[in-house]
Amino acid sequence: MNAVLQNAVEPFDAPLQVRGLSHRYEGQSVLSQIDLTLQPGSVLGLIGRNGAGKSTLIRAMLGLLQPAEGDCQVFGEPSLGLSDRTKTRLAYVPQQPEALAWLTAQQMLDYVGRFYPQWQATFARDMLRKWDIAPNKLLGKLSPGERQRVDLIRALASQPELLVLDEPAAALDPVARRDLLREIALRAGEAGATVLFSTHIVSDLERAASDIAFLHDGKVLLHCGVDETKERFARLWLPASMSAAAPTQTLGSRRHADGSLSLVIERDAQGRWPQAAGLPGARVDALGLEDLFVEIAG
Ligand SMILES: Nc1ncnc2c1ncn2[C@@H]1O[C@H](COP(=O)(O)OP(=O)(O)OP(=O)(O)O)[C@@H](O)[C@H]1O
Repeated sequence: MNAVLQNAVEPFDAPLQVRGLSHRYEGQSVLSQIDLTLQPGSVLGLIGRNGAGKSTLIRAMLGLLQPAEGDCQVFGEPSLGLSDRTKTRLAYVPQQPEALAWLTAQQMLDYVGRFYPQWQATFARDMLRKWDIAPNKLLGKLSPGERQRVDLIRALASQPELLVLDEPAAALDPVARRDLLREIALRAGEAGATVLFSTHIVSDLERAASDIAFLHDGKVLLHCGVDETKERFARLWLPASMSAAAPTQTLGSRRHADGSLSLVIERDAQGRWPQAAGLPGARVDALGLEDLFVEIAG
């Protein structure tokens, strides 16, 4: 077979893939039957409220937690048994990095760098200076924001093919946040890296993500392109007298004090809104990402 054609039809191993993932803590369901695949080169923003299960999902996807049910893979390997080769292709920054607290920032970076064939020592040094972190200070004595910055530098300097960041902006000031989002976009755009980051800051999604996955009530309620959301979703308002005409399948609905209804509606496969949107007296409003989040999770 022609080599080019063979490449074109060969199935690729998704950087991250989960099927039927469910998890419980102390009998309480946190994630329920989640299916999610990251396309190579995409930047997926995982958004959800506090406690929605974002960290749990990320940890299960990377094999750092054994889920109650489901199958998780990184570059086609079961997450719970990743080979050393696959581990060097990915970098993960947890929400609160704590490891190696007895080393200085520079010692940690030098130590970790030895495990990565493509380690960028100069980038790491430059970023420490740019982000005002004393290379000789013990990690255990850094503020949470400084500690998180060092871990982000560690992750970026390894030039991973898959970069997973759990609320990377949580402890960062606006300048460091902007630097980080720029780095993420650069890594994905120029180096073709795949990125997953969790957040509840909608503007970060708009700046850096190509795709969005919305985690709510233990489920991924929607997963699509960031640019697509404005076209695909809208808010339908129905006066109280028409509330019986409301579509039954919606992503979120709110009844107001006057009995009127606001619902999140979605276009069908043919691009049409539900029938109720065309009724006289109904109103369809565009929804920005922030409004969509509030309407669904509020
Ligand atoms: N080890 C644990 N034992 C018991 N419950 C847990 C444990 N870890 C997390 N939980 C609970 O599971 C739920 C999801 O937690 P998780 O940290 O995954 O959410 P999150 O979306 O990352 O939250 P946040 O945005 O606040 O960081 C929360 O209700 C949390 O209290």
